[in-house]
Amino acid sequence: MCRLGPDCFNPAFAGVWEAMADLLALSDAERLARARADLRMGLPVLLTDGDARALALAAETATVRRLEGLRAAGEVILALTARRAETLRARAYDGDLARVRVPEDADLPWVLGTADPAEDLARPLKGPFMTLRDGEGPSPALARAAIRLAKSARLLPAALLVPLAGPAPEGIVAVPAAATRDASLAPLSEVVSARVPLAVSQAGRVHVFRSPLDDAEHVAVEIGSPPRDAPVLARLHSACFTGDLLGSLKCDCGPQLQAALARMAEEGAGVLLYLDQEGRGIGLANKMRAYSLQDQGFDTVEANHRLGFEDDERDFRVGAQVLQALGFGAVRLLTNNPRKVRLMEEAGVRVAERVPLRVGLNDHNAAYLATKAAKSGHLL
Ligand SMILES: Nc1nc2c(ncn2[C@@H]2O[C@H](COP(=O)(O)OP(=O)(O)OP(=O)(O)O)[C@@H](O)[C@H]2O)c(=O)[nH]1
Ligand SMILES: [Zn+2]
Repeated sequence: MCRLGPDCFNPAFAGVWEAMADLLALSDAERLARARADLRMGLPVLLTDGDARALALAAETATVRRLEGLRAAGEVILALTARRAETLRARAYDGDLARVRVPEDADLPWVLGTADPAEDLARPLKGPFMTLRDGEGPSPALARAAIRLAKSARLLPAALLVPLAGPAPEGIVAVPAAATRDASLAPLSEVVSARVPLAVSQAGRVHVFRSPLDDAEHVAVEIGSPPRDAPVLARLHSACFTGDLLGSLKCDCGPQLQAALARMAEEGAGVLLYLDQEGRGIGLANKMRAYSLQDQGFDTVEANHRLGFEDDERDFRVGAQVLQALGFGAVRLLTNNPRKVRLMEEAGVRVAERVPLRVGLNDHNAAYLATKAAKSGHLL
């Protein structure tokens, strides 16, 4: 009996094996999805870039055992964004990236303390940090790919890497570094829609969208039956658990959500996208880390930078895709954020009008809203 395999002696079976291997092989995008899930669980992944290869762990989920495992393969580095390196006063020789040597006697708390700014002020004497330059250690392309993966797993943007010369341990998923670059362009499709009468309007319908390549679920709430051939009153609302659900006073999200729906109900038609982009795309845990830094005196933008993130990590093309999937090509966009308008246009959705949405000012969020206006270009 032939055991199906590439060396199968029977040519007929060899053909079957090839067809099967081809149909069941993972695409790069699928490897990426797997790698993201693995890093989230604290498992290593293998990153490749031509002949260069490195094992990587997310700093946040690394364990003592896995760190030891990496060390057995060679000198370990901690890849950080230049934003984080700046706070640590570590030299970033690779532009947006710093590859920091992990000293031989450094333990897991050292790694976590370097990646996470929570204790920066309480323990200010970190370092000095030795960073790699040029051709030393795992390449910048591999390090950047690891950080991108950690970000997309909504972890701190920091990863441990070690170059790998020999074979990778069994079961470790391999991802080409290049595949991490355009990850968020995964196609979204509608899974289901159903009628949901809302307090503001009985004519509500909820559409759920998913991509096969991540666990995000984006929602469109359609009010009435807006014609597809005219600009629709639209709101792209990024999820804010604290503001939308808990009524947090630190931001203006909850009142904006309600005001947008009320305005659509008033006009009898509109579409509100509720996008799975908590904390401007950094995830709830990282947003709470940012809030904790804000209690130490940093503003919303500084807090993101200290964590190693950019001001805004959202990909607004997601919103454009959902609108297009619903048949809308033009919008009257409810927003105070000119960047949203620009990115919508760039993604192929015409913004016929920007409709301001100023609600929810209170004593707690006054400074936050002022920072958005001063640093993020929001219009007041
Ligand atoms: N990282 C971070 N995210 C925040 C903070 N406060 C609110 N958010 C998130 O910011 C998103 C809302 O974005 P905003 O910048 O307030 O508003 P916008 O959507 O850009 O602009 P508008 O359309 O005018 O509301 C939601 O995902 C919130 O969870 C914060 O302090 N830090
Ligand atoms: Zn909010």
